[in-house]
Amino acid sequence: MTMTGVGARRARGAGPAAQALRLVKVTKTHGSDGGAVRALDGVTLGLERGTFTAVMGPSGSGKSTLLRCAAGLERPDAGIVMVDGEELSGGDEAALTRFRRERIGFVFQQYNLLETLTVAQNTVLPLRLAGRRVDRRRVREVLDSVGLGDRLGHRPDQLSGGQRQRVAIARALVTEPRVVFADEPTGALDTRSARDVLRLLGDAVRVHGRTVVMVTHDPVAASWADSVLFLADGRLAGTLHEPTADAVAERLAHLGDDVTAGV
Ligand SMILES: Nc1ncnc2c1ncn2[C@@H]1O[C@H](COP(=O)(O)OP(=O)(O)OP(=O)(O)O)[C@@H](O)[C@H]1O
Repeated sequence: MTMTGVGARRARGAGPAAQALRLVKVTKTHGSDGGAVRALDGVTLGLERGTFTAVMGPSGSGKSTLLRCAAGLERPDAGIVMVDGEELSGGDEAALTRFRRERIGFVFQQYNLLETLTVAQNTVLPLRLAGRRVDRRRVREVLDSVGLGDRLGHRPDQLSGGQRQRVAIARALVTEPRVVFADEPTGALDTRSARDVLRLLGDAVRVHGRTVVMVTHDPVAASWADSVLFLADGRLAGTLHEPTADAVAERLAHLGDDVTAGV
């Protein structure tokens, strides 16, 4: 893939400076010695700002590791990760944490809400942890935008899975991050709730100009993205622009056939 690979249609000719996310030769091995697994093997890619990208591939192909390294939740063994033009891989733990808080939002499959906190408290947690001012209007606004403006005082156990994930999205967006990473955000949801979540992620991109990167196993979910990146054995194995669910499923079925094609 060229450095302006995914999303290049939107910002044709834009260089690395316009990229929300850039990985250069990122390598990550889990475990050591005999039990070592190379989860990422020299991944290079660039995503333009304001794009929605799905990451797909067989189980164990390195999707979660890619997301976690790109989000600064794990450190690569080698290579460079840049978010919004700034290198993430350098610095100590405190610097990495600050970087994450300022620029990155993360949505997990299992929501990761704190059960003892209300919807509003969960939503503002990233602001509090960053020592940022909590503006009540902003909290209301972000919860309204995910359809939960009337649930501010509820606790997670009073919500459905889809509602919990919408709180998680509000929490990811409240800091106005440059990039939102979502790891199987619809994996635990019914079709309708999944559609709500995908629509919200799409709105974050198209209405608010965020950049979203989403790991999914579901070709229908992937079809909501502008582009799909395919991974196989820790390497990029192709991209698909303006994906349809059928085209994604077809490509997945033949992923092993053309590991170097289309990259
Ligand atoms: N913490 C870890 N310790 C050891 N091995 C790991 C760890 N995390 C991931 N791996 C291994 O690294 C490889 C890539 O894992 P990763 O979770 O990134 O793949 P994935 O494509 O997200 O898989 P899935 O679709 O099943 O979630 C796999 O072989 C996995 O077993």
